[in-house]
Amino acid sequence: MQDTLRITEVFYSLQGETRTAGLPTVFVRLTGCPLRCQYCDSAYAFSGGTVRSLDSILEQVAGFRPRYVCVTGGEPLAQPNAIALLKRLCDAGYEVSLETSGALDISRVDQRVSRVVDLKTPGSEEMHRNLYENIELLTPNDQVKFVICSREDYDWAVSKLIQYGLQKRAGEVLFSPSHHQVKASDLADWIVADNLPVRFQLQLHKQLWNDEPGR
Ligand SMILES: C[S@@+](CC[C@H](N)C(=O)[O-])C[C@H]1O[C@@H](n2cnc3c(N)ncnc32)[C@H](O)[C@@H]1O
Ligand SMILES: Nc1nc2[nH]cc(C(=O)O)c2c(=O)[nH]1
Ligand code: SF4
Ligand SMILES: [Mg+2]
Repeated sequence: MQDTLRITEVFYSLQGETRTAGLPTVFVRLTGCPLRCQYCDSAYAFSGGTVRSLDSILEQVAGFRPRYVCVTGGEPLAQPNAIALLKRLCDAGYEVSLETSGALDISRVDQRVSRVVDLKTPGSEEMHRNLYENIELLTPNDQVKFVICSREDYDWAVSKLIQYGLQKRAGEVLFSPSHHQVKASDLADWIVADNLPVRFQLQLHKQLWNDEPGR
């Protein structure tokens, strides 16, 4: 397949997560994912979608005149041409982020991209897919995220934070409650009690628009 990607949606919204939360951002959601996290809020992107040329995706993104572009999914890196899309978005001058499960090699992603690597917790039921080699590749332009489903997940995330010295490798270490699976205020209290060097985040788009696709 030549210069195409299977795409679920392209939309303009406020970034709900990560270090650019609250900033207007174009989302490019790629179709398909080899994982099945039990909490996945984007399961509608597992199948379907439309095969599109990189040119047509770039053209649609440009129409929004954005500063920030987030490539998400599904699992973007499951499609080899995601690498080319990310490079072309950087070349076009956008500030580009990539949301990835951490199960696929991030080494070929353009260095200008902020790679948001989700380390899958035990509660995701996909922890065995984590590719720990990715951790050595992280730079201060990258971000690591833990989606926490329980106190057990929190304790596991703290152990990985310490084991890998994550706050020294990545620019941000993010702790996010799995939506409605752990009380957000409990997670906030645990972080404060332990004086953790991490950033708590809530999915802003779910506060604003519940969980509508395309927002
Ligand atoms: C839908 S995934 C797509 C990108 C990639 N497959 C990944 O897992 O990072 C984007 C982010 O949403 C998070 N996420 C999915 N469902 C969630 C939920 N119910 N509550 C909180 N975060 C969730 C994922 O853990 C991931 O960090
Ligand atoms: N507004 C908004 N921000 C987001 N950040 C990450 C999203 C995702 O589904 O990956 C997302 C999303 O779906 N909507
Ligand atoms: S890796 Fe991402 S898209 Fe795939 S199931 Fe998990 S949260 Fe959903
Ligand atoms: Mg979403």
